[in-house]
Amino acid sequence: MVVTRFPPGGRRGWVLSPSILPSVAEDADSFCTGVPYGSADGVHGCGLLSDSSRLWGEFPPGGVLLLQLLLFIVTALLQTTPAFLDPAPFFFSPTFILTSTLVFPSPFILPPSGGRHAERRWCDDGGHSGGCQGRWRGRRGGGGGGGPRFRRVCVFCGSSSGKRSSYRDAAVELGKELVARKMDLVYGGGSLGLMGEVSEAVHNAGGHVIGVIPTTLMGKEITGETVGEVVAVSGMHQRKAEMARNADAFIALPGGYGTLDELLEVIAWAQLGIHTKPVGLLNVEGYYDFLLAFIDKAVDDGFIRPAQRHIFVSAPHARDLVHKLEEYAAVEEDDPATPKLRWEMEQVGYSKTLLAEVAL
Ligand SMILES: C/C(=C\CNc1ncnc2c1ncn2[C@@H]1O[C@H](COP(=O)(O)O)[C@@H](O)[C@H]1O)CO
Repeated sequence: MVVTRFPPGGRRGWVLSPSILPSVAEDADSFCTGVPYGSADGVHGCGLLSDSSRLWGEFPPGGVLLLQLLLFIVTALLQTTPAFLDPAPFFFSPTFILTSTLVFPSPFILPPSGGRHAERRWCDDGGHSGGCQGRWRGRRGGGGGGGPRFRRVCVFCGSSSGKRSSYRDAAVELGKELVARKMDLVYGGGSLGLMGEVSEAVHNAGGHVIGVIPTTLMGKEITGETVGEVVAVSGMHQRKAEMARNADAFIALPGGYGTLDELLEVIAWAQLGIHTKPVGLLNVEGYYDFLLAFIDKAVDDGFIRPAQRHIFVSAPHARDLVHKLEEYAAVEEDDPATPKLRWEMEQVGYSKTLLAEVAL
């Protein structure tokens, strides 16, 4: 059973349907396992709720219990209707079939322990590119199970390899670490520099690689071959938004301007409350020592609040860093002036926010 919130034409409503997705998606690959949304002119995106337990957060409080009560009443009424009091075994009766179809799945949509909210992610490109098709199906982590806290890690890193072999070694080590922890890699696509090293390491070790790449950079002569899944987007802004939105955590390996841009953006977004995903710096052989010192200076000089100093974590080795990320608790922001723009919270508001951002 899919519990779908679908606001066509801007109207919100709750729809329970096992078949709503095929009826609104353009093709079987363009939807995932969750929540299509859009306006009167069509479906614009797809929210993912692949873990059915997370659907609970989408459902009105007590909704499933009410549903069960309703079904119980319907069942009782049917039982008292002579047409249903036939000698057929109960298990083949319409009553049982109706009840079992609708009521029995409910244990699987009970809220996870701890009452976490539904985690929703959007594949929202407003239909402007082909980049959101056929993706983001499959496993997503967390939700109180015994698995890793996150399943998709976005890695920012140099399109060059740097001059030290330790940088390449670190990229390979990180790739292997992600696979060992059953984490997918999201990165900027291509096979240049450390980007190539980390993606090949994940791919060769049997992990899943998703390269998000602007169409303008897709030529092999520009970025080389991308292993695994390629997601085409229309531009650099959209690439960052797509990578960020579809990852549960971020790691920066050594890199240049591009890496710094990507890293600082997700840190700045965390500061604004746009996301609460952990960010980690793989400080290979002290590569980022000057950046860390600079950030300390910015704190000392009053440009970064002390509470925000540890908005990201750092470590010299992949294993320690991933461990720190798993332990990471988002910095609590108690400043009421901080905008609460969290993507996950407001479906429509989020969409507007993103589109405004992408349009810049
Ligand atoms: C257009 C040029 C090179 C194209 N190479 C790239 N292909 C894909 N992604 C790239 C490329 N260059 C930068 N990126 C993105 O920035 C990050 C790395 O940048 P850095 O400056 O090397 O640190 C990387 O994560 C990509 O997302 C010729 O310049």
